[in-house]
Amino acid sequence: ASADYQEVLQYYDLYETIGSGGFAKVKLARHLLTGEKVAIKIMDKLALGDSLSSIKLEIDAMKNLSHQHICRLYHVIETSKNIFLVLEYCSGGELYNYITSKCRLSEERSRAFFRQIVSAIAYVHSQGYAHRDIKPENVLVDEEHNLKLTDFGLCAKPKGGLDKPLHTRCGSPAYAAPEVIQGKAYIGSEVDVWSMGVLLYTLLCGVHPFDAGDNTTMSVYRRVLNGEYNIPEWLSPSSMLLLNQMLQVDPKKRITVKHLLHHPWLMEGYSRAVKWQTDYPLVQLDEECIAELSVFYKQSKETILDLISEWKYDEMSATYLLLQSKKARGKPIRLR
Ligand SMILES: CN(C)C[C@H]1CC[C@H](N2C(=O)N(C)Cc3cnc4ccc(-c5cc(Cl)c(O)c(Cl)c5)nc4c32)CC1
Repeated sequence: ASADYQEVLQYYDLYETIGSGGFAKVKLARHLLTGEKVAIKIMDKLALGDSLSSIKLEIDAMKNLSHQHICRLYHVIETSKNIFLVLEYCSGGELYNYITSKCRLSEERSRAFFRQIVSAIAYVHSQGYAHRDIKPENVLVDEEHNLKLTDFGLCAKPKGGLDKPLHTRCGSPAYAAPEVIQGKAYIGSEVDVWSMGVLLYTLLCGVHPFDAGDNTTMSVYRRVLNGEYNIPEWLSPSSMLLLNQMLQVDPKKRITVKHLLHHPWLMEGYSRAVKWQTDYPLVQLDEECIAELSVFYKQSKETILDLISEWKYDEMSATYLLLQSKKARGKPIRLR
């Protein structure tokens, strides 16, 4: 395996395994040039088998999605045996574990987190994608308590645009919308709203709305299809109302992401609607970072700008993105 790690070890120090998911393991690592921590998802191509094509879809989706609340892809290294995805490090791990460790979150904390989820999903939809697998296991917490959406393995970019019906039954049953469970044609953006409703319930109540106790799949399905979930008596009326608007069994009665952006519940204590546009456009590049790269690589700024703009997700892309991330966190953008 060491021969296979030769390329990644040129650019990163690899440390312990920090988690595993499916046919991948995730290692903590450090980018040598910037000193920044990263997470490297290592997938065994043999074990992936025919899922290799869906991994390629995930990678393409992540390459096109650059947003402050989406786990950033920095670098893709493919060898004969493995695919290495170099990703934004999120010290807090999965939101799921964060919620369970605190039992449940206050309405204020839930609101701060939920605004970030709505921001990420509104951005994903604006790029013509539907996530289709929104759940607390796929949301990470970084060291500044910001959320980062991950796992675009199931996201779809319907050919004719986001309002074209999809048919693939995917995602996790407990989070899947009624119309997906029933195998009906569904609209990606509408099923994402349902899953966000399930996530909001989990933030506020600490448990999943539909798999109370006897969580046999059939009993979960029945409750999902009837939109049956219990409301704890301590839940505020405004939280109840929002959950009711998101967990509407009929997708045409379900609230839209557009309306969530300025919904009264999301606005409580905030003066501005949820900002969904990206802080990290792939087109306008950061002058200071370009200048630093130009000095370091002894190339003209134009050459560096052209190289970055190709977005090959190679060492150059990674170094630019990690410098940009350092700058966003107020750290000096120096290369070693
Ligand atoms: C069970 N799960 C579905 C996977 C689990 C794997 C470890 C991970 N993690 C942890 O569990 N920490 C405790 C630390 C940690 C730190 N930074 C991370 C940065 C990115 C990712 C990541 C993982 C996977 Cl499988 C991805 O596809 C993507 Cl796009 C990103 N995981 C990270 C991660 C959380 C998720």
